[in-house]
Amino acid sequence: MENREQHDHDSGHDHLSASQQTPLRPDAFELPDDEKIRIIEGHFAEIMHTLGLDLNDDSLKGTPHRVAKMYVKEVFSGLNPKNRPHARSFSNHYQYNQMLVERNITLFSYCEHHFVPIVGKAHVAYIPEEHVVGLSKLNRIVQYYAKRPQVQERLTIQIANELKKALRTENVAVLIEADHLCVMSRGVNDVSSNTITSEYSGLFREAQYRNEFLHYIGKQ
Ligand SMILES: Nc1nc2c(ncn2[C@@H]2O[C@H](COP(=O)(O)OP(=O)(O)OP(=O)(O)O)[C@@H](O)[C@H]2O)c(=O)[nH]1
Ligand SMILES: [Zn+2]
Repeated sequence: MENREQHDHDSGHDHLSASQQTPLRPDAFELPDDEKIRIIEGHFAEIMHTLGLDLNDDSLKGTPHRVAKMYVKEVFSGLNPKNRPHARSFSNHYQYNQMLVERNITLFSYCEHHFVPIVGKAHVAYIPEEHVVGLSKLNRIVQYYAKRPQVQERLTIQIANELKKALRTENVAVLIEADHLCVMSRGVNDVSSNTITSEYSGLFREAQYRNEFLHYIGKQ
């Protein structure tokens, strides 16, 4: 199966450089989900066994399969282009040409360095030109790119890029605020800091529009 991320490069509004794409093996999409689950289940059983856990225990014996299924079908389902949301755009026939903000979008991702959760909110906005999309598609785009091992910077850029393509405009803003469990629950064990990343393009490079967006999301 072809690499959809590479294929997407053909589209007019795609500015992702190779290093802004999730690093995937060229043959990433060859294995069917069931086979991925079977392999991961085996490896995860090895991890648990190595940690000294008894896999015959009633409560633990299903864990390797549960984890494998959760990885492939849920928390990392955004690695599989077949799960990419179909954000069909339609004509902006109301000629709405002001800012639309979808704020406080629930965001669950996974830190690619430690494989522990990143939990936060995404706020996205656009100023339409000829096209609009259904509101829920904005949430779906955020969730699709979040369901990958990620760093917050790349996640922000990937969401912005997809919004530009779906909406066929450069007038897009994305701001993510998130807690990283790898910072909170281990390592530096800091439970009070959080991380903000943003991406502004088109009209949002101008202070007036950026400030309006920041005002709506309560950051100004
Ligand atoms: N830039 C960026 N860094 C992240 C993100 N999530 C986690 N990290 C950092 O990735 C780094 C990995 O650094 P390493 O020094 O290899 O890992 P480590 O020894 O576990 O580091 P500590 O977390 O400091 O204990 C850490 O500093 C994490 O805080 C993210 O979304 N963006
Ligand atoms: Zn981490």
